[in-house]
Amino acid sequence: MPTAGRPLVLVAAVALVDVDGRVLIARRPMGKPMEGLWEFPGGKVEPGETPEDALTRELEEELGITVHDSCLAPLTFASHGYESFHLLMPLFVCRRWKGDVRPLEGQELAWVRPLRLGDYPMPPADLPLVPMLRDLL
Ligand SMILES: Nc1nc2c([nH]c(=O)n2[C@@H]2O[C@H](COP(=O)(O)OP(=O)(O)OP(=O)(O)O)[C@@H](O)[C@H]2O)c(=O)[nH]1
Repeated sequence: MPTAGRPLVLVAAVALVDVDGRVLIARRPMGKPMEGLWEFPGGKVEPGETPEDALTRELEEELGITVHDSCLAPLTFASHGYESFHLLMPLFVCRRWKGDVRPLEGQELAWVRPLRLGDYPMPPADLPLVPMLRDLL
């Protein structure tokens, strides 16, 4: 699908990995596009922000944790054409943060072994990331 006419949207996302090697995913709330699908924490990069700034902000807002840039390592990315926009989503990995992960926006959370990520329905952009995470984590 050509990008013509559709904005390129930059979203920063992260694979938070706990001491047991499990990855955090969050369920999109009902009533939003792609409701009920599981995705990596993160969100849109706002003007003037770096992807790392955006992630730090989103992780505070959504999960109540503090992450430092030095603990965000680039892992891979997704590039996917949705109907109304083209998504470019760098995926970072993070194994160290401050605070306890809490679902501050009422979202359902799951800590999942990379081998089991395929059991959780995800947005189409995320599907190529699943085998990559299995190999890279
Ligand atoms: N955070 C996150 N977003 C993803 C993933 N995969 C994926 O397609 N997206 C899409 O990237 C966009 C994320 O931006 P967002 O979180 O700020 O947007 P939203 O639709 O939840 O809220 P908003 O538009 O009301 O702010 C959404 O369109 C979301 O569906 C993923 O793994 N993590």
